[in-house]
Order: sequence, then structure tokens, then C-alpha cells
Amino acid sequence: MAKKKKQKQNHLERFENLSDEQKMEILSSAARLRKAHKMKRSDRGDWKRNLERGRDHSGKSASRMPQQKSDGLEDWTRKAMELADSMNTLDKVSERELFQGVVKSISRGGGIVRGSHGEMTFSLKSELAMLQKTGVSVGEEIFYSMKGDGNALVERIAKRKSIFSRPDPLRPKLERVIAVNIDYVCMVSSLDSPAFNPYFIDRVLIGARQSGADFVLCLNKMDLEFKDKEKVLKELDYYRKLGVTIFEVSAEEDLGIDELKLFLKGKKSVFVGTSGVGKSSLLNTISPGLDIKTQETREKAGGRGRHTTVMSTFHYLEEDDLYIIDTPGFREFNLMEINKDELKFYFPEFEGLESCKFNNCQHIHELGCTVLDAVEKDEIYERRYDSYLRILDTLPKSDT
Ligand SMILES: Nc1nc2c(ncn2[C@@H]2O[C@H](COP(=O)(O)OP(=O)(O)OP(=O)(O)O)[C@@H](O)[C@H]2O)c(=O)[nH]1
Ligand SMILES: [Zn+2]
Repeated sequence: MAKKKKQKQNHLERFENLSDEQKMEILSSAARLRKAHKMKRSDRGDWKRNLERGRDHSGKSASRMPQQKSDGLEDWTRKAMELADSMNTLDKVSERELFQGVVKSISRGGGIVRGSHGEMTFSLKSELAMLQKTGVSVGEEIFYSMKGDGNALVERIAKRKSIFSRPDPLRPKLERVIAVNIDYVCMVSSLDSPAFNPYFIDRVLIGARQSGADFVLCLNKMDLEFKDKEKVLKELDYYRKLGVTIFEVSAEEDLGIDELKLFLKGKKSVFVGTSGVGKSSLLNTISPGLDIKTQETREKAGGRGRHTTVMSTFHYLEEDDLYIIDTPGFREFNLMEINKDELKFYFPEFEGLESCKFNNCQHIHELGCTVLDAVEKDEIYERRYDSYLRILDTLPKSDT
């Protein structure tokens, strides 16, 4: 009995160490075995009829029928491993012809992929769904085979280089992936109308750092004149000191666009921003071919002025060698997988200070806090410190 248990464990451990392709082969086989078993079971017509009548063949009550073995994939995976062992096929996984592509957009159960065959709809191989914790996302690099109907079947997903996500606004524990494999998170803000919001920028800045991509700030509507312009520009200087890349642009007057395009060339960029900052206008100025609906064009078309971009969409602009992912306008941007003790590490201005009296100092009101000292002496910008406190307020406590 103990030996059997060990064998079972062994099979599962070996399964974990297989390549993705081998795993998939085994899972396919497991699914086939399970299906065959189910069909066999449903063939037992008279047994089933007896069961429905509440009696088995021997006339015993159905409640005392032996429990059916679990349909759990784990057991079938183990059986498939045994089968592969006995037939010696594990090391000879068939190399089907696979093509490479990038996921352009997502819809229920699949989406659109841009690959060697142009753009086509795709579906996911069912075993893949079992291997992946989250489904595929926009920007995903995938390997697909061609199905008989001319659509793609995603067989493998490449390791992600970056993941830009946020919590679901209604279910905060649920991660909503905005885009993957991106080089830049390009945040569009406006100088005014809507007002420049550095608190929002600070959150996205942290989200970008977590994702593994670089943060880029595009300050749009630079053509506007308004009384607090100097104040906003001073704020920008502070971000520059923190090492943030900033482009001052005007989509309306085509200012600073060429510089931005040159910077984005050959890189994958996801564009984010709150509604009305001119993200759609900016993308259309970058490339009129994108033809993204702006608030004005929507109103002219009789729309109600609400967002039309409901999902992220990946665009490749061959002429300029730009990879751009457009996203719906965000109303809020919260952070995930970060706790109260970790937030300080996302504020580079806190680095290099002498350590606080308490090594678990959260820099709120503790005695001997060097961050508070530096804020008082104007060595740390108070507005940024205020942002730190506001974000801190929204985060969960550390687990320890
Ligand atoms: N003055 C000025 N206005 C601009 C500029 N860019 C966009 N706008 C105006 O700002 C408004 C909003 O522009 P959109 O491009 O629709 O903004 P958006 O960020 O895409 O907004 P949503 O689609 O709602 O997410 C429109 O009335 C644009 O004409 C700019 O550079 N300067
Ligand atoms: Zn402190």
C-alpha cells in the first residue's frame, strides 16, 4: 500500500518536472482516457437504469453502491504517465508545426492573434487553461497550430517579460492583467482639463515598477495656457530628478510627437490615462492609421461621450515600427501585491537617508524617523510624502 502511494507521488513529481510540451501531451492523453472511461460508464445502461430506480443489480439500495472513483484530473494524469512509460513515448513528444504570434485582443474563450498567418481568431487548447493560473492577456507571445477551420489553436505560451496589472475595481483580490510583455507603461496626463493629478501618477508609477516595465509620462495639452502651468512644470522637474522619462506634448498641435515616436520605436508600449486627458487624440496623432475614437468623434457620431475602448487592444504600426496597446480610460488605479511595510521601497527619495530609530518604521509619526525629518527640512518633497501616506492608507498590513 505504502509502495503504491510512493509510486503515485513519484508520477506527480515527475509530471511537474516535464517540459510544457510534454505536460500538454500527458494532459491530452489524460483527457482522452477520462473521456473513454466516461463513455464506457454510460454504456452500462442497465446498471444506470437500476441506479435510477434506486436499486443495483443485487437489489441493494443505491445509497450503498460503491462510490465512483473520482474524475479528478490528477488520477488520470497519473494513468497517462503510466501509459506513456509503458509505451516509452514520454521522450518522443511529437513536434507539431507551431507558429509564433502576439495576442492582439481578448474576448470570451479566445481572441485575436497576430502571427505568421496575419490576424485570426484563436482559441486555447483546453490543457493550456489547466496549466495557466491566469488566461492569456493582450501582448502575450504564443505558439499556435492551425486548425482545420483556418483559426489558430494556442498550444504554448512564452514566459512573460513583464505583467502590468491592477486589482479588479469591484473585487480587489482579483488581478486584472492589463497587458504583458511590454517595455513601457506610457501614462498620459494633461497639463489641465482635466487637472494634472500627481497622486494618480504616483500610483501608476508604482504599478509600472511592479510590472517590470519602465514608466514614461506623456504630459499632453502643452498648448494650453492656464494660471498654474508653472506649478505643474515644477512638479515635472521633481519627477525628472527621480529619473522619470517625460515627454511634453500636444496632440492637438502636433508638438513633441516625433521625439516620442522615436523613443517608442521598436518597443512595446501600453498607454494608460484617465478619461479626457487626450490619450486617443495622442495615439491618433502618433499614427492616424490607428483611427481611435476620441470624445469629439464619439459625440459627433451621437455617442454619449463615455469610453468606447472597453478592452485593451494591441496595434502594430509597421511604418514606424511601433507596438502600441491602447487601454480603456481608468477612473482609478489601485495597487496589488504590496503591503504597508513594502511601500517605502517604491519611494526612491527615502533611500540613502540614515536609518530610522525603529527598523520597521513606516514613516508616519514614529520617534526618530529620518523620513519625517527630511520632509520637515524640505529635503523630501512634501507632496510626494503626502502621496506615500495616502497610498499607505489603502494597503493591507504586512503578514508578519
Ligand atoms: N488643447 C488640447 N486639447 C486636446 C489635446 N488633446 C486632446 N484634446 C482634447 O481633449 C478632449 C479629450 O480627448 P480624447 O482624445 O478623446 O481623450 P481620451 O483621453 O482618449 O478620453 P477617453 O476616450 O474618454 O478615455 C477632446 O476634446 C480633445 O480635443 C491637446 O493636445 N490640446
Ligand atoms: Zn521612519
